[in-house]
Amino acid sequence: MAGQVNPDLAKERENASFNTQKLTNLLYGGAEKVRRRRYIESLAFSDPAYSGDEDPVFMSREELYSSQLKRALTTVQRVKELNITEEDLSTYRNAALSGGMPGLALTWIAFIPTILQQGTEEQKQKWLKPAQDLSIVGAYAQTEMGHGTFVRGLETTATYDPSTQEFVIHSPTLTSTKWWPGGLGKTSNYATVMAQLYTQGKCYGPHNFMVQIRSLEDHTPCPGVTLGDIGPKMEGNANDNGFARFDHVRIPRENMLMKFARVEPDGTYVQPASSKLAYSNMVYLRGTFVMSAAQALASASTIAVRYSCVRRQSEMKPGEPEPQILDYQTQQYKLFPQLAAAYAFWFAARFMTQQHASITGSMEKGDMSGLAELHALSAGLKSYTTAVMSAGIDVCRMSCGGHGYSHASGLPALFSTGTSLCTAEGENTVMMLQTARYLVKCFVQSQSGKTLSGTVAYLSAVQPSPVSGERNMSDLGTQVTAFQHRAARMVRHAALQMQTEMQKGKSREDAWNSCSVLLIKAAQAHVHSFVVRNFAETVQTVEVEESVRAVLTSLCQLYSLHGITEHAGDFLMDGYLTGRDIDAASSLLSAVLAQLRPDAVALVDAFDLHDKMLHSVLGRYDGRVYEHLYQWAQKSPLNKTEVHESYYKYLQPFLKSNRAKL
Ligand SMILES: CCCCCCCC/C=C\CCCCCCCCCCCCC/C=C/C(=O)SCCNC(=O)CCNC(=O)[C@H](O)C(C)(C)COP(=O)(O)OP(=O)(O)OC[C@H]1O[C@@H](n2cnc3c(N)ncnc32)[C@H](O)[C@@H]1OP(=O)(O)O
Ligand SMILES: Cc1cc2nc3c(=O)[nH]c(=O)nc-3n(C[C@H](O)[C@H](O)[C@H](O)COP(=O)(O)OP(=O)(O)OC[C@H]3O[C@@H](n4cnc5c(N)ncnc54)[C@H](O)[C@@H]3O)c2cc1C
Repeated sequence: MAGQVNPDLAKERENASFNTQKLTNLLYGGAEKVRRRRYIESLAFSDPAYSGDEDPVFMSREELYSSQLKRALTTVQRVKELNITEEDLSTYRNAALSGGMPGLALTWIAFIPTILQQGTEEQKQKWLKPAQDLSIVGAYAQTEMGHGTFVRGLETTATYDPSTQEFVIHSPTLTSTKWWPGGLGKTSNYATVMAQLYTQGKCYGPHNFMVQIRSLEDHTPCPGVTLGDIGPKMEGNANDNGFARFDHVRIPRENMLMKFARVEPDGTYVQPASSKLAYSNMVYLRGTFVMSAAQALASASTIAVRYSCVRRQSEMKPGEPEPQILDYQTQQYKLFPQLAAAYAFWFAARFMTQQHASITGSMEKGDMSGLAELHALSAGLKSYTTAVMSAGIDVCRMSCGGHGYSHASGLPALFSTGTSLCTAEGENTVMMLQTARYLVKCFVQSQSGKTLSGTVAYLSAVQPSPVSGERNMSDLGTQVTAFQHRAARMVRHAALQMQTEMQKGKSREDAWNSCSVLLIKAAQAHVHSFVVRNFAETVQTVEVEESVRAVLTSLCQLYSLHGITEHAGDFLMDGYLTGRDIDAASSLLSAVLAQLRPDAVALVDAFDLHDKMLHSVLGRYDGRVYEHLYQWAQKSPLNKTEVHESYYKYLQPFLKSNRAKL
């Protein structure tokens, strides 16, 4: 039997209506890219330097920190030896480090991008190569104990001293202690520190400064710097998220990252084109979270769908064999929307990447007109996709019954890692309110006759009045228009409600707060509508075999119909959709669930996620769940001895004394 695939899973694969490989090629941008990705991953998976460690869930925090640090350093060495190119870097690193993100990774994820986004050409010359070669290791130190969301409220100061041409970095209070930055506690020797810039007696708001925090000789904290780890977290414990305090630490003037704003040697402040350019690295990182959300949901769907085809339980019809649990409609209703959302987010992430490149390209040439839209889109998409992903992973976990709750399933770790993305890089509610702010502005502009463009164009094009008549609820165009109508109505309603509150005498700020639940819902509806439209356009326009287009069309229908039925009230509110339309959408949804059932395994296989990335006994490609579940449990440290030492220490004396009383 060894090496054979579970027969139920094998049958699922034989019966798929489309060629899985063709869909994989579409997801990754072509057959050559898929081949290359697999090859690069195989270099890491076959490397003995990365194997042999215990399963991370059985390790202590210190073991985990050391083991992932060691792996991360091995990747640096291998990248050189194997001539891994820039294009293949993240594939290689993700494969080698899939067991947990080390603190060192923040150099790649946040420190280098900040130098790239915020540094002048000279500063890039000075800092980039050492960071890329890991001669220096860096953190992105922005958040403080007292303030994460409200960047303008940060308390760390950078005061310019023209007499020495230095900035003095200082933490004036306990709450100004930098708190949370990844890799800051133990790993990094440099950090980009966000601090309030003071020069010539005036505060100019938060700016980024390059600060050395540890000695390059012996790694002890630099004079005036206090550092440490903030302690274990829900997940991500290979990472030393840390704290830092600065006591009048002096750095040269040239260490302020000066691509946008500058301080001249005499202390004169030179304004940037927009004060928000200091936040450009956050916009970039938020954009990357959209693909992380897609990948995390793809991973969870892969695990749960494969397991649901291996797992047999109960009786559907008396006397018949136990069915695969995926044959229960309720199981399909739990899992297929997560699968569909993973595809929808994958395509949305692709759009986000293109938008980011295009708008930052224009900004490089001095055109700042796209900045607000880029911020609103990246904040909204980050918030929406990570929230759906986090909830969706938990649905997948519960859909796996008891075994889903075990670390063997990989789902608890995936959930606790994935859910951190709802908070990191801008808390989700706060981010969605940023999108709402942009939408209200756009609404006001459209009311005064301006034609809107880009992702908000529909706000001026869609009529808020109800439309009557029969609808074909399976038509993607009909679904997209319904989503746009819903969003436009909700944006209008929230904006008008705000105006009413202000007319009643409330200040703009109070009116905003008292409408913020409406505003959040409107912004969510806007992002949801964008994701549906982008999915539908991708499915309709992409060059691909018809069998692949057919299954993607069903998936897109499922995504829309699920959204419409789950949020039926929003669509019914002004009579845009009728009760009959919602009934039709529910019936169609049931039909699409049944239609997708035979393709479910092929659809998750198409994500092409290797077992070594999934870390899941339940989601194994070969479906040999039960024997591996048994083997996995043997590794539990509690099983190292037949009788555990605490028996001798506690249980034995306790039982003995109790027995004596008998
Ligand atoms: C190698 C790893 C291997 C992993 C294995 C992979 C396997 C794959 C399989 C599965 C995948 C699993 C998924 C897991 C992935 C794991 C990855 C984990 C990575 C974790 C890394 C974490 C790193 C985290 C870093 C951080 O968190 S850094 C800190 C971030 N902090 C924030 O984001 C703060 C948020 N706050 C703000 O941005 C602002 O303060 C604000 C809330 C936006 C308000 O700003 P403020 O200045 O107060 O402005 P306002 O007055 O409100 O507005 C004025 C005006 O400006 C506009 N504005 C605001 N911001 C921007 C902007 N950025 N750009 C443009 N405009 C902006 C605002 O809208 C206003 O506009 P108007 O006046 O016109 O209305
Ligand atoms: C895993 C992880 C990694 C991180 N890595 C880094 C890092 O590398 N570098 C770094 O600098 N930081 C990092 N952070 C910190 C992170 O960026 C912040 O935690 C995040 O921005 C949220 O800020 P906060 O903690 O201040 O939340 P808070 O703002 O205190 O949020 C608490 C509650 O208040 C609400 N709230 C706050 N403001 C408003 C508002 N204006 N309107 C309505 N509601 C509001 C929020 O919605 C939330 O419900 C990391 C955090 C995590 C969890």
